[in-house]
Amino acid sequence: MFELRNITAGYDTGTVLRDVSLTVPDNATVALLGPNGAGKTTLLRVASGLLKPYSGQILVDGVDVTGAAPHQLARKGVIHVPEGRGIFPSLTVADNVLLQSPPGRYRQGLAIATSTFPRLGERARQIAGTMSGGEQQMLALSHAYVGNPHVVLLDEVSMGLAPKIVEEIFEYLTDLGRRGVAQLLVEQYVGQALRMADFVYILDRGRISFAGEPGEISEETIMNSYLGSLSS
Ligand SMILES: Nc1ncnc2c1ncn2[C@@H]1O[C@H](COP(=O)(O)OP(=O)(O)OP(=O)(O)O)[C@@H](O)[C@H]1O
Repeated sequence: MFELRNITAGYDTGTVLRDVSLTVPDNATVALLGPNGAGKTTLLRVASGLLKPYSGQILVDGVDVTGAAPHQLARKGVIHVPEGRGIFPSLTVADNVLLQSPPGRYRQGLAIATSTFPRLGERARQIAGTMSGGEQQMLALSHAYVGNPHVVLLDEVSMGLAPKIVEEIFEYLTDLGRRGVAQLLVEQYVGQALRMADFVYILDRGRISFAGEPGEISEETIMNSYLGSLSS
């Protein structure tokens, strides 16, 4: 289980998150939704150790890991897929997988990457930066699952991709969820996120305004809450 407890955090410019608590149970997919600027990316940055919170705690299976560096959290299985594509564009697909695989597990890493996204197998020798945006995102996502993650933090992985590719990527994430990989998903496609998620949190101006199951809230209510938040 992955937990954020009473997190308050921000930047030199001011506090962004106020007393935010959120739990990602084992085997669960949790959607974190909210209007632009609510603090979703900031919350993922705190969760992955990139940004130290002013107060509050981060716990992995009940162990306090607050203050741990990103690579230390990654070693504990907290894997962050940041906005944009986290790949090495000048290297081949195969070399990208090699760099991201745990020591001695390259073959297994390549097998996982190519069995989940056969297109990556076909393109193993291609320079990653010359692939389409969707294929690059598949490569970025495959990295996240190569090393047996405890929880994967996904920041708008559908951003800027064609609807057909977004569908493919959601199918992949749904499948990983079914296989028991815990996921914390920040998404602009509210309907897709609700269909996939076991639990939903809505962040509004740095505070949790809703926490519950997808059946307890409709896409329409969420979209209206975004409009209300942005206009007030
Ligand atoms: N590095 C930074 N330095 C200063 N302020 C920042 C920084 N990153 C984000 N902010 C501010 O923190 C607030 C929350 O931003 P954040 O990116 O976390 O929101 P978000 O919910 O992910 O938004 P979006 O959906 O638009 O990506 C915004 O007011 C933003 O301007």
